Order: sequence, then C-alpha cells, then structure tokens
Amino acid sequence: LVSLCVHRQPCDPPPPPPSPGTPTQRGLARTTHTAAGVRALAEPPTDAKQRRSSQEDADKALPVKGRKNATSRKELVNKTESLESDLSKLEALFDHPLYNTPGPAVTADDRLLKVKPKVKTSEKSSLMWVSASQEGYEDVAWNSSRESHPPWLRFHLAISRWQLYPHRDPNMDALVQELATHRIVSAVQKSGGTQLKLVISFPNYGQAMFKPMKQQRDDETNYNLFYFSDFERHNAEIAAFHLDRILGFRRIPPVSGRLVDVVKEIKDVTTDRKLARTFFTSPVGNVCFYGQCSYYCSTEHAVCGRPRALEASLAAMLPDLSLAPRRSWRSPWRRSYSRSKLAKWETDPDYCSSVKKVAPYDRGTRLVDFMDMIILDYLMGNMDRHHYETFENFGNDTFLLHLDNGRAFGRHSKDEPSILAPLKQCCRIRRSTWLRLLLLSTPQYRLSDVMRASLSRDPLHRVAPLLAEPHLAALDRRLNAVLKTVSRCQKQQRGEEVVYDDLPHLKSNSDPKNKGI
Ligand SMILES: Nc1ncnc2c1ncn2[C@@H]1O[C@H](COP(=O)(O)OP(=O)(O)OP(=O)(O)O)[C@@H](O)[C@H]1O
Ligand SMILES: [Mn+2]
Repeated sequence: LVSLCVHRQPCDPPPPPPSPGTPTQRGLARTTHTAAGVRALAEPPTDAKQRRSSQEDADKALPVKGRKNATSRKELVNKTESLESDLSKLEALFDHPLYNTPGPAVTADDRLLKVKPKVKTSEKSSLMWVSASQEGYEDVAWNSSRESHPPWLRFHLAISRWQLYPHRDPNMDALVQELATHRIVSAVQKSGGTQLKLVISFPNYGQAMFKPMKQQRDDETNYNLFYFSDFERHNAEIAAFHLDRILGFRRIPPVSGRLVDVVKEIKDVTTDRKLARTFFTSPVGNVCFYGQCSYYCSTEHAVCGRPRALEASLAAMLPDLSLAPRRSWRSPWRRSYSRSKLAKWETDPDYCSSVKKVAPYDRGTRLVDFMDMIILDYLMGNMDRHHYETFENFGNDTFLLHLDNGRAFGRHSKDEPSILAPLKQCCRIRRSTWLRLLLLSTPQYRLSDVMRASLSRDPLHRVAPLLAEPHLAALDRRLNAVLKTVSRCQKQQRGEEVVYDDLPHLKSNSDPKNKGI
C-alpha cells in the first residue's frame, strides 16, 4: 500500500466509486479509464502495456516482484522483436509493386484545389494568404511556394481525383504530428450527425474533427443493440485510417489519437457557450462534458477525463465545403434502419442487376469503388455505411470518401456476412484490390501483423494497443472470407468477368495460386 501511494502519479484517477453505485456513477466509472488497469493485468502483456505498467501495474504485483520482472523482461524482448518484424513487414508491403504502380496521370483538372496566381502581374508575390491575426493564431505569411505551406494546406492541395493523399506521402508525418501535438486554440461542437464531436483549431489555421473515447477499446458491442444505437469509438476512427491505407485505398482523411486535457484544451478555449455549459465534475472527481446533439448528449452519456486526460481521435479536416463541395450518395445497399423491416437487397438475390443498370453504377469504376468500400467495411465490421460522399468537382469519375468509421471494430467474435452482400450479389472486384488482398493473406505481409505495426505508430499506442489482439485476428479471418467469396464468384461465373481489370500490365500476376506475387 505504501508503495502504491509513493508511485501514484498526480494524474492517476481517484479510486473507482463503491460498487454497484448509482446508474450515473456506474456510467461515469465506465467512461473513465478506471477499469483499464485491472483488465490490463488479466490480458496477455504487450510491449506498450509493459512500458506503461512498469510503475502502476508492477506495483500491484509486489509480493512476486522479482520473479515477475524477470519474466516481463523476457516477454518485453520477445514483444519488441516481434513488433520490429511486423514493422519490417509493413515496410516491405509498402515497397511492393502493387503499392507503387503509377496510377493515371494527374492533370490540373484532377486536383481538387488550384492555387491561382494573382491576376495583377505588377504585384511581386504570385500569391499571398493574408490573415488578420486573431488571438492564439499565428501570423500567416504563406506564398505560393510549397515550402511555406503548413501540413494541413499541403494535404488539401495534394487531394486528387483518385486519392486523398499519395502513397508514401512525404507530408504524412508532419500532418499526423500536427494533429497529435499542436496547441489547440479553439474547440467548438460540429453540428449535424448524431453523436458529440468537436472541430478543433490549431494556431496555423489547421483544423481537426475530434471524437472522444466513449467506451473501453475492447468492450464488445452488446448483441442486443441495433447497430445504429451503438456508440462511436475513437479507436475505430484511428484504426480505419490505418486499414484503409494498408488496403491501398487512401480514401480516409489522416487520423491521429491524442490524450487531450479537457479543461485546458477544450473548456478553457471554447467559444461555444452551449458546449461550455455542459462541463461538470463527476462524483469521482473527473471532469466531464456532454455537449448538445440529437442522441447521447446528456449527463448519463457524458465523456470524462481521468481526471482531465481524455483519449480522442483527431481527423484532418477536409477543405471547407465552400471551396470543395461534396455530394452525398445514398448506398444502394443501405440498411432499413427499422427494427422490423428488411431492405430490398436483403430479399432479392438479383438486386445487383438492377443497380448495375442505373447511373452512376452503370459505367466507369463506381461499382468496383463501392466494392472496395464494402470490403473495408466487412473487414472492420462497420454496418453503418448508409451514405458515402464524393467531391462534386470531380463528377462521377472519382474515388469515394470513406468518412465516419466510428461504428467499426465493435465486435471481434462475430463477422457480419450481410456487409459483404454487394460483393456476393454483384461478383465484381478491382484487380488491384484483389491482388492486394491476396498479398495481405500471405504470412510475409499478414494483414493483422501489418495493422499491428501501423497502429503502433499512433501516440495512443503508449496507453494501450489501439486494437486488441482478437480484433486483429478477426481481420485475418474476414480477409479469408472475402477471398472465398471472390473464388466462389469465379467458379459460378455466368459469362461476366468477376475481376475488373484496372491493371492490364499486371495480368500475368493475377493467378490466385501465385500468392507470392
Ligand atoms: N475529416 C472530415 N473533414 C470534414 N468533414 C468531415 C470529416 N469527417 C466527417 N465530416 C463530415 O461531418 C459529417 C458528420 O461526421 P460523422 O459522420 O463522422 O459524424 P456522426 O456523428 O457519426 O454522423 P452520423 O450520426 O450521421 O453517422 C459527415 O457526414 C461529413 O460530411
Ligand atoms: Mn456515425
């Protein structure tokens, strides 16, 4: 006990409320991290937990400290070695030709935003952004040279018709670093949507979409909940970005995890009075807030710091709608969002043939782009893709934005076959996607290993792995199910090609038996 007190950090939580507590207390205790330490001891140790636990968790094992430490060191070495091997798999994956084949040439019309030179040639600078400096914001002196642009602006200027950012984007580290560490000068609620989220601003005028941690990372979604009642997960937003990049899509805006001080970085800087009014201190001394939204914005559903530190996901903001309007498309395989009714696609096995006849699914790559999206959703168990968006400027010939992934990674013990219905019914897949999936099913590039490696780079990995091992194992299992679906399609081929050939020059590698591609 003495040792526990000595090692307690000032930011450690106060003890959990007495059990069972009032419903509100129970809810608050759940949203704080008080249960995490206890659970961590029951789980197999991981490298991150080992590092973090050296003080707090090892203290709890005092009587057998010496012996425990010896085992821990060995396990730590093993874990470090296996993470290093996963990281080299990830590097090798991203070096693979399937990630480095040149895409279609990008012309000026294929850029989302254009830097227009000033009309008056008499002026010295070809372009200057000039801002009336506001409190907390930096004075801006960017010109048309790329070097002077902050990471968020480079991100915006690099968005093309085909992807949000290039493979091995030289701007990625700086952009993610900005999300993870830059000073927060403002935080206001984002209107629209069902659950609480904030728009965060940085001194260089960059912005991020903030989603708070609402439940423990490895809490499985209750089986009796309809998917549309599930809480969003901050770690799902983070993991979805990593998965989308590993699949080679690059259609999710970059996301970083961050531990935010809810007082200093939200309450003290917000100009949103409606938000500020919802802050309170919980019975166990944690600072909580709940904001205003159409669901789950009440004291019972507050998000709480520990006592002020709150885990959150911060997604890079897309260019403002006034500069780059987006079009929202209703998914043809949308769920009925009713507790009793089924949607047409659930009862009509020939549903795809009618979809294929109507624009925009009747030409171009829209149908196979849609298949890419549902494959991503199946792998991460996201049933909430009722709509998707595209950039209006690009018309119908463009990639689909995979926004809003907060309801993914809710269950690892169950796979949801209905998410794959479009693939089963249409039997169509891009060759490049299919080949990358085959690659990710081989031991050299195993999906779970490269995901573990990629996620280990997120700042919140230090607190605990972003995805628990059962979620990573589920990715491999689901990947096999996707590949089986494609094989089944090929066997029952009815005169129509299953594989959409977007890589004619890689045709020789398309034999599924040739897995070592
Ligand atoms: N990174 C981003 N940059 C700009 N806008 C975004 C970004 N991510 C999401 N949005 C926009 O904000 C809207 C709401 O975000 P999101 O869908 O993630 O919230 P939500 O509360 O889960 O919404 P819903 O309840 O409708 O599912 C989206 O429809 C999208 O248009
Ligand atoms: Mn949502």
